Amino acid sequence: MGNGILGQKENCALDRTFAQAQGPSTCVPSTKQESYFLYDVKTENAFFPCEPSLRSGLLKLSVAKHRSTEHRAASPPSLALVAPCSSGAGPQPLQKHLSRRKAGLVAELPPAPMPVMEKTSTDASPLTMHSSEKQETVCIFGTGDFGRSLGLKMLQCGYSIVFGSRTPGMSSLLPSDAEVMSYSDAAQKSDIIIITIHREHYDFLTELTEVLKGKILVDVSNNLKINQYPESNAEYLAQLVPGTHVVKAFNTISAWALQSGALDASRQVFICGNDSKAKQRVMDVVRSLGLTPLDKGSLMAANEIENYPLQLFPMWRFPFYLSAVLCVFFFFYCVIREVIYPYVYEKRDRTFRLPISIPNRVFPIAALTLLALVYLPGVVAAILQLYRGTKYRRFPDWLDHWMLCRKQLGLIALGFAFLHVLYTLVIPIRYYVRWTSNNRTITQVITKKENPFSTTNSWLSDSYIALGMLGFFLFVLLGITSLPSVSNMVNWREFRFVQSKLGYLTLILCTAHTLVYGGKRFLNPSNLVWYLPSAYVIALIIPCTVLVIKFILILPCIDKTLMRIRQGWERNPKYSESSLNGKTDI
Ligand SMILES: NC(=O)C1=CN([C@@H]2O[C@H](COP(=O)(O)OP(=O)(O)OC[C@H]3O[C@@H](n4cnc5c(N)ncnc54)[C@H](OP(=O)(O)O)[C@@H]3O)[C@@H](O)[C@H]2O)C=CC1
Ligand SMILES: [Cu+2]
Repeated sequence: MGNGILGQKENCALDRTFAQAQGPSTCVPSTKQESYFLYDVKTENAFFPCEPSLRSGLLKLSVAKHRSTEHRAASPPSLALVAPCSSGAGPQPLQKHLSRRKAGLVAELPPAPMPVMEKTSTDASPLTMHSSEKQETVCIFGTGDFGRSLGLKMLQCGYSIVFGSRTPGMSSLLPSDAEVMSYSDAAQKSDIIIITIHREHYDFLTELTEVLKGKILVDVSNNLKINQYPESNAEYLAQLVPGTHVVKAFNTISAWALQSGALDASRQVFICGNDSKAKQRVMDVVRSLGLTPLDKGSLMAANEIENYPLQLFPMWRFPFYLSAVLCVFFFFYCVIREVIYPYVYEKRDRTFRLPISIPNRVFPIAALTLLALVYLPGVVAAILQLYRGTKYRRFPDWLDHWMLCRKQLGLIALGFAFLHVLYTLVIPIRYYVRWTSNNRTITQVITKKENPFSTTNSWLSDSYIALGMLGFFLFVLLGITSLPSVSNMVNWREFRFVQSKLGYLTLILCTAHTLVYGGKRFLNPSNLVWYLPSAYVIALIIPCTVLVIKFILILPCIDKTLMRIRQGWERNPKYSESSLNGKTDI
C-alpha cells in the first residue's frame, strides 16, 4: 500500500496524520472542538481525531488501508466518524464518546460503502473514492497554460493524467508523468474530460460526439467581455456535444495560482451543471485539489460564473464614483470660499491652504455624508413600505443596488474618517498654525490686551474633540465588525445590533461633532461668502435629514405599523394580490 492513494507531496499533511493512525488503536482524544474521531464500529478500533475538512480524505485512506490488509475479502468495514466533544471541555476518552453516540448525543456518519474498483466509476458518494489502489485517470483536452498547470496540480494530488492534443508528439513543457495522445484517444481513457481550450476552438469536439457520449465534460473557459455570447460557453458546449454531462468549473482559478500555490484569495471554485452525479464527481476532484467547491446550481448559472472573473469590483463602483464626486465638489467649493474669495477681495494669497487645510475639510465632510448615505436607503425603504402598506413589492432597482453596496460606502467613509484623523494630528506642527498662535500672543503683549479664559469655548472645544474621538472609535468598531471573519462569528441579531444601533450612534456622534465644530458660528450670516454657507453646513444636510426621519420612524405609532408590515401584514391585501398577478406595475 505504501503511502496510500494520497501519497503525493501535496498531501503530506494527510500522510502524517495517516502515519499516526497506523500507531495507536485506542482513541487519541480530541483537544479541538471541531475534531472528529474515526473508528471502526465493529472492532471499536479508533484511529485519531480529524478535521471535518479532512473527513473524506481520511475515509479514503482508511478504506484503502482496510483493503490492503487481510480483511480484503471480508465484509465492508463500518467506518464511522464521531462528532466532537460538544462541551468543548477538552479531551474525553473514547468510551465516553461511544456512550454519547449511543445516547444520540453525537452525530455518526453512516458506514462508508466499499469503494468501487473501476477507474471510471460513476458512483458519486462524496465519502467514497472512485478507485482505491489505482489512481483515477482524468483527461485534459488542450496542452496550453491552463491545461498544463491543472494537469501538474492533479498529478501532484494523486491523479493520473492523460492530455489530449492536436499535436501529441510536439507537446513540450508537459509534466513528465502525464501521457499525451490525440483528442479521440485521450477521451477514451477517462470519463472526466476537462476542456482547457478556448470556446472559439470548440468546433472540433462535434467530431468526437460518439467518443464523448455519457462522459463528464468540464468547461473551464472564460471570455474577454461580459455577456460576449448569447449563451454561456458551458451551455454552448452542451449543445455542441449532445449526450454529455457538462459541468462548469475552475474558471475562477488562474493558471498562475495553480502553479504558484497562492490560492488563498481564490480557493473557491464555482460549479454548476444539470447532472447532479457529474457535478458531485467534479466537486470531489475540486476538493482533492485542496480547493473549495461552491455549488451554484444548474447550467443556467454558467453565464453568471463566466462573468464573475471579468467583473471589476462591481459593488465598489457606485461608492467609489460617489465619493469621487463628493470630494471634487467640496474641494472646489472650499477653494472658492477660502482661496479665490480672499484673493479677489483682499488680494491675499491663500493657496497654501490647498494641501492640508482644504483636504481636512473635504475628508470629514465626505466621511459624514457617506456614513449618512449608508443609513439613508434604510429609511427610504421604510418610508416606501409605509406608503405602500406592504413589504411584498419589490424596491426600485436603484434602491436595491444602493442597499447592496452599503458596506462599501461605509468602508470608504471610514477611510476618509481615518484621513481626517491623520490630517488633524499634524495641525500643531504646521507653520501657519504656529505662526498664527505666536503672532496672537505677541500682539496681545504689544497691545497689552488680555484674552480672558472662556469656559464656553473650552466646553465647545473639548466636546467637539471628545465627540470626534468617540465617533471615530465606533466607526472603527463598525468597520471591524463588517469584516467577514468577524461577522461570521456573530449571529444575525448581533450583526444587526452592531450595524444598526451602533451605526446610528456613530452617525449621531459624528453629526454632533460637526455641529459643535460650527458652534456659535453655525448659520451666522457673516459666515456667508458670496452667499455660500460654510462647507460643513452643507455636509450636515443629509445626516440631519436621516436622523430626523429615523427619529420619526421609531415613534411608537409608526414603528408598530412598520413592524407589522415587515411581519407580513398588508394594509390593502387585494392591491397586493393584483400586483402579484401582474396587474399593477412596481
Ligand atoms: N490561463 C488561465 O489562467 C485560465 C484559463 N482559463 C480557460 O482555459 C482555457 C485555456 O486557456 P489557456 O490554457 O490559457 O489557453 P492556451 O491558448 O494556452 O491553450 C489553449 C489550448 O487549446 C488547444 N486547442 C485546441 N484546438 C485549438 C485551436 N483550434 N487553436 C488553438 N488551440 C487549440 C491547444 O492545445 P493543443 O495544441 O495541445 O491542441 C492550446 O494549447 C480557456 O478557455 C481559458 O478561458 C480559465 C481560467 C484561467
Ligand atoms: Cu472632525
